[in-house]
Amino acid sequence: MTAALSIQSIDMTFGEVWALHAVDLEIEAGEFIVLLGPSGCGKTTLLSILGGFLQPTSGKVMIGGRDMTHVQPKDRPTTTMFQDYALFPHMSLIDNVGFGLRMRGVGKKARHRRAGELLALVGLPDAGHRRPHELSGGQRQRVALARALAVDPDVLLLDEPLGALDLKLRRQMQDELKAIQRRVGTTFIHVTHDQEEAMALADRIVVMNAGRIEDVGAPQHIYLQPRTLFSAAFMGEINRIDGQGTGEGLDTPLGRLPLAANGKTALLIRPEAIGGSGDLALGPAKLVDAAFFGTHHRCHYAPVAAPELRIVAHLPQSATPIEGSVTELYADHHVLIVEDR
Ligand SMILES: Nc1ncnc2c1ncn2[C@@H]1O[C@H](COP(=O)(O)OP(=O)(O)OP(=O)(O)O)[C@@H](O)[C@H]1O
Repeated sequence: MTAALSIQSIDMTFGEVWALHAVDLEIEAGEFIVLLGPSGCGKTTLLSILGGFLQPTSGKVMIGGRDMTHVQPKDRPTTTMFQDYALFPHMSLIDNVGFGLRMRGVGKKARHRRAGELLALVGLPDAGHRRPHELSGGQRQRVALARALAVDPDVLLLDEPLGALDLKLRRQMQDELKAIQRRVGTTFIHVTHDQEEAMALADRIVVMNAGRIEDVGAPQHIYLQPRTLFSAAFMGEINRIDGQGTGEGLDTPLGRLPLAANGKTALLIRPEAIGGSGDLALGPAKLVDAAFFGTHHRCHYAPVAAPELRIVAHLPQSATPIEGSVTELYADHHVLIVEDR
């Protein structure tokens, strides 16, 4: 199967600034891809290159098997939905959604029919006659999505489209966005710096840092088997215990752990993987503090062997952590990352 989109060795420089370094990525038709990373990592630059708004310094963008690197945005099978999804204030929603079709010479009747279908798809079936100022932020956002989908792009590029919404609405819109993507089957490439949003939406997450791709995979894969320290830390809270691998074990502040490692190695353990049982014994530790978070207790432990260290653990709701008590800690899942490789 031809990849819907193939990004090949893209470099992008702005004067002295390297915004992208050797970016390679293959995307299948119908995938929901999320580009995730901190501010300035190059997400928007990459999206702009895919949409044709920027030309890469070097490298190629293939869409549907054709080299589109130097093709104008309007001649690409892509549509971009920006964060400030400016709707036309003087136009009805039907005309807003049908705008791209009008530009393509589609007649009024067909345009209205398609715009009506898309407004229904985004949950605004009877709102066609209304104006953008009569809508809430979330509703305007849905209209912008309907407008972007109206021209039936092969690939929809979304640049932080939920960034302006408050947290609760944002979570609700994430669910809707994912459901709509599943229904239309269009390839979505969505930019965010919010790891929870990435997990809520993505078939595959692309973790970016300083212009490079650090990791690519399903949310579960990146969370449980991160490829780099950056990827591990960006995808949520994690304990990091630095050690020196001897071939037979890993020497850490907790003592020698029976882990096969060589050289400078980081042992990474998610907070929920720590508890009173597991494959890897971490030794005794004193509970320094605990707070109840509804779904779990968030606890800090000071290992007896290294009391200056803190290990964060999420214990199940049913646990009764007692501050000051000493318990044997175990990990039932961990990742080893060899540094400076
Ligand atoms: N037109 C430009 N001229 C000069 N430097 C630029 C330009 N556009 C982007 N950059 C630089 O390229 C790097 C990547 O920027 P980009 O906007 O792609 O990051 P981002 O990950 O989208 O960040 P944010 O989440 O803040 O939007 C940054 O260092 C930025 O300052």
